[in-house]
This record gives sequence, C-alpha cells and structure tokens, in this order.
Amino acid sequence: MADISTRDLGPADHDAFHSVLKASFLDAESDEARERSRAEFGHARSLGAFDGDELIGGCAALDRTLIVPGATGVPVAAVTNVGVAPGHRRRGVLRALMREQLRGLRGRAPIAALYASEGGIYGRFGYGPATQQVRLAVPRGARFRPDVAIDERPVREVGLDRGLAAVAEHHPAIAADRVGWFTRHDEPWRLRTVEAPGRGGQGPVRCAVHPGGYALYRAEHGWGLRGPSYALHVTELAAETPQAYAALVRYLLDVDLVAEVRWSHAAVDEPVLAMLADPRQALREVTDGIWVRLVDLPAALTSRRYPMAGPVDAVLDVTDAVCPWNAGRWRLRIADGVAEVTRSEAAPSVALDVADLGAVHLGGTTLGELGRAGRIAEHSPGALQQLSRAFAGDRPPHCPEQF
Ligand SMILES: CC(=O)SCCNC(=O)CCNC(=O)[C@H](O)C(C)(C)COP(=O)(O)OP(=O)(O)OC[C@H]1O[C@@H](n2cnc3c(N)ncnc32)[C@H](O)[C@@H]1OP(=O)(O)O
Repeated sequence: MADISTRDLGPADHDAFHSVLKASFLDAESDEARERSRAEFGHARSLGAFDGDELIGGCAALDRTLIVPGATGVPVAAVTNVGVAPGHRRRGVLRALMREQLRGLRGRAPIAALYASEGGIYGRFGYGPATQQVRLAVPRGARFRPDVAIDERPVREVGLDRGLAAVAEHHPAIAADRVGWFTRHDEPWRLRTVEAPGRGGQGPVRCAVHPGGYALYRAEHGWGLRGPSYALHVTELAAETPQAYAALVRYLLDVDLVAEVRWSHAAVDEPVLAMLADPRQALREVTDGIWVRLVDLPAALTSRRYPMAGPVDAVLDVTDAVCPWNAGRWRLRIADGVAEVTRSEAAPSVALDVADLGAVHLGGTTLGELGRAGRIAEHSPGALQQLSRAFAGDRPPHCPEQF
C-alpha cells in the first residue's frame, strides 16, 4: 500500500475512472456509456486511488436528500461507482478510499448510503443494512380481491416527456412520508434510471400515467411454443391514493402478450400484496436494500425524529474503527420524539458498533433483533428494549431507486 495515493478527481480524470469502473464490473466499454457516465460524473464528487500516476480505483458520492423517520428530508451522500481494477485487489485500496471518502464527507452530510454489490464488503466500513427490498413477480391477469377499489379514470401510455412530467407532479407528495425515498429533483436519477439502456434484454423505459400516479416500466420480449411470454419490469410505480395505485397495477397486469409483471425494488409491504385475491400468486424474494452509515453521529441521530419513542435517557458506548470522531460514549435523550446527543463519561446503557446504528437509522432493522443476535451488549436492564422501540418506525423503510 505504500505506493498508493488518493485524491479528488476532476473532469480530466473521467475517462480513466470510467475505464476502471467498466473493468471492475466486467462490463464492455462503449462511447454511449462513456458519455452518460460523463454527465453523471459532473454531478458527483469522485475520489481516485493511484498507483504512481495510474488510476487504479475510485468511488463517488452524489449529494441527495433522503426521507428519514419523522418525514424529514436530510442530506445524504449517495455512495456509488466503487471499484478497484482487478489486478490491484486485496491490497487495501478500497479501505484507503473508504477512509478518505468518509473523512471528506464529514461536515457535508450526516449520513451516507449505498447499495452493496456484495453483502460481505461494507459492514467493516460502518455501514449497516437499513432497508429491505423485494423481487416480486405477479402473473398476468392475477385477480384482485373483490373489495379492492379501482380509480376508474383511464391509464394512458405516454412518451417519456409526459411520463417525467407525471413523476414531477406526483413524486413530491408521495415521497413526503416514505422513509427511505430520495427527493427527486435531479438529473442523476434520470440518467441512471430512465435513460440508461435496459439490462438483460429489457427495452427502454415506457410510461403509463393515471390522474393519480404513474408507472415507469420496461418490456422484455419472450416467445415460447405456447405463444408470447413477455415480462414487464416495473422501474417505479407510485400513486397518491390506493385506488390510483390499484388502477396502475391492474393496467400492467392486463397488458396483452405478457406472462408476468416483475418488480426488482418493491417494498416489503408493497400494496399489491394485500390486493391479490390469491396472495400466493405473488412470488417474493427479499434482499437487502440500502446500507446506511452514520458519518457524523450526533448530527445523524438528531436529524431524524423518533415518532414511536417514549422518553429516553441512555448512554451509548459506540465503536467506530473507521471514523474515530464517532467512537466513545454518547448520552442520548429523547423527548417528544426529538433527540439531544452529547458526549458523556457516564456508565453505558448499551455498547454497540456504529454499523448497528446505521442499520436501525431508518427504523426498519431493530436494535432488538441485533441484540438477540448477540451484537449489542446491554449494561442497563431494559435499555435495549427501550432503545429498540425508540428507533423503530411504523412502516418498513423502502428505497425504490437504484443508484
Ligand atoms: C456502492 C458500490 O458501488 S458497490 C460496488 C463495489 N464494487 C464491486 O463490486 C466491483 C468489483 N469489486 C471490486 O472492484 C473490488 O473487489 C472491491 C472494491 C469490492 C474491493 O476492493 P479491494 O481494494 O480489493 O478491497 P481491500 O483490499 O481494500 O479490502 C478491504 C477489506 O474488504 C474485504 N473485501 C474486499 N472485497 C470483498 C468482497 N467482495 N467480499 C467480502 N469482503 C471483501 C477485504 O478482504 C478486506 O478485509 P479486511 O478488512 O478483513 O482486511
């Protein structure tokens, strides 16, 4: 590692960074992908690792706003594009990048969030899995329960411009109380989610709009001996009322040629699950969603609310091997759902790692379940249960967006 250095990347570094990322993910390079990447690079803060003059690894962070418990939008560093060239791995390059990135994020965002390519990587850097997502598949024509009300106003297929106008119209109101959703004002989302070519045989993004919401989806063609067996892949389906949601799902479930409608980022409590007459028609696979890291512990814990909490006065003894400014004892007082966090010398109520606080930050994972796994030491009887309730949310957090 002695010969490895890190520094911020500027526009002149883009092409080398892009090549490292493509090599890291075993992707082919193309002019189109490079130009899309250049546009996104302009919105990100990117960091490179160099072996001499050669760029051999990097990572990036986008300045975004995330809805956290209490329905507050807080700044978050959305970490993405992490890669180390295949010939330079397992020599500590990622470790150097993560340390430097987190040092640089201090003072800019109280938390960082990312999707992990592999589940074994990021816990050691203080990230904890904070949301879950569901891969969901529902067969064409699956019937709704008779009591499901559908807003009968029509769903229409529209072009991308009108589809994005519908997103702009509906998304702010829908996202406002959805913990784990990003606010949507930004080009990176459009570049990554809408304009990127479909993977695995999926076509371009199509838009279906309803007066109360929208569906963005991609079609994957398929023809079998018994006839067509297309799949529709939902990129994002959001509606302001259950009736408008039902109208959009019904529309997708009834498209001709299609065998199955699939979500890759559905919520654990995706409403369609409770709408089906036969819930077994929905096949589900649950995976981790976004991982959260407290960059600045007191700023993070005070930037969210604790709607489920009674009064709390506890001392947390926190380990943080990567960001030493978070480590040590913190007194957490919560009153009326609002937290105050100060340094403390008092005896700890519980001892835990900063990654555990990241995991519970959005109110999905609970301190109780981490405690039952032996990850949290309780020094004051009852403290763990009290804190577990305080951090919990009333609905599973969910991030519908890949970044
Ligand atoms: C947010 C995102 O963008 S996620 C995308 C991450 N990128 C990828 O998956 C692309 C393919 N992989 C890579 O580019 C690289 O293998 C990386 C970035 C995952 C790791 O880079 P490296 O420089 O090899 O990691 P580094 O040597 O710093 O390892 C640090 C630690 O992580 C561990 N580690 C590294 N990669 C992995 C892995 N894939 N699974 C489990 N542990 C891992 C190392 O063993 C080491 O452990 P230690 O703390 O016990 O010593």
